[in-house]
Amino acid sequence: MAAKLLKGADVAKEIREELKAEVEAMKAKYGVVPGLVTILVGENPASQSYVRAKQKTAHELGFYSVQDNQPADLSEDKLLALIDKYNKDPKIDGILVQLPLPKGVDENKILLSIDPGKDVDAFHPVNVGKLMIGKPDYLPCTPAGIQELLVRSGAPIEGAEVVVVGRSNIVGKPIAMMLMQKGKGANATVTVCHTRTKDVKFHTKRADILIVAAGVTEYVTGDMIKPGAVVIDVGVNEVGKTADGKRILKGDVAFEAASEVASAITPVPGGVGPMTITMLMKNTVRACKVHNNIKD
Ligand SMILES: Nc1nc2c(c(=O)[nH]1)N[C@@H](CN(C=O)c1ccc(C(=O)N[C@@H](CCC(=O)O)C(=O)O)cc1)CN2
Ligand SMILES: [Mg+2]
Repeated sequence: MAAKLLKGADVAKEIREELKAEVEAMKAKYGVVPGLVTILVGENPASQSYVRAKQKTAHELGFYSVQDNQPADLSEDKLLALIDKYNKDPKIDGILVQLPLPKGVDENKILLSIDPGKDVDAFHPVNVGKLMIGKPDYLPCTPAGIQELLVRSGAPIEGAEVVVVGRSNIVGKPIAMMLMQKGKGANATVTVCHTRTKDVKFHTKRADILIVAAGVTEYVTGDMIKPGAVVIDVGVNEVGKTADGKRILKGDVAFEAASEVASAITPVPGGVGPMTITMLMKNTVRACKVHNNIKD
């Protein structure tokens, strides 16, 4: 069986077109556009490329967008002062601090300093708490992208056995929380596996929907997948470079073998990654509407 490809890149494009029309309508009717600042501390090449992609997308959608690059040795106090400036800036609806931050900066303290109403990553404890009780203002971008991809591709989530491999604050924990909630695109039975799980394969083999964010290249092999499962691969691992210097990427799932067993699978690249950036734009549009009291 050759699995159907869940092309996040295509779905993301569709959503961006919807958002672009929404932004144009807001501009025409209310004279406002969403404002997004992305703050990058240091020169991590992957982070540089992600914030570039975020800025490019924001620009294409007609946002007011600011890229704020800071040196790796920026003090915690200066970063807090910078965030405070954007918290108070009426042109800015969404503030994103690219992670990871350099060593020595307390990530939790930084995330806590972002105005929860401008926290378009949904990493502030207020937004994490709202998600937990099923009343989110913003959904974290990668989990929101996964859920949207599952919904738009028609994967049955209601009552499904979902197994998540990985328990990070960015992906594993929030996607588990989202899919176990009551409501559309949820109502699943969720199991979370992690580095101390005794028999990961026992769990993954039972999954109707398997979400892998293990951070280990090709961690999930074909024999760990239930025939007909929907497989979502969140991993982005650079395993080498082509002769012309392009990055060779692999996911956390052994793609070829998994495709023989699964009914549907996300590719890497072009699966979950592009959805992440698009969901950030969706959150920023929402933030702008809230800040301007726009109800439609
Ligand atoms: N503040 C945040 N920091 C980080 C987040 C986040 O959501 N907010 N997530 C990740 C990185 N990330 C976005 O920031 C991200 C990762 C991957 C992709 C993506 O499109 N991947 C492509 C491959 C691109 C490549 O590396 O060549 C794909 O999978 O097709 C987008 C965003 C950690 N930090
Ligand atoms: Mg504004």
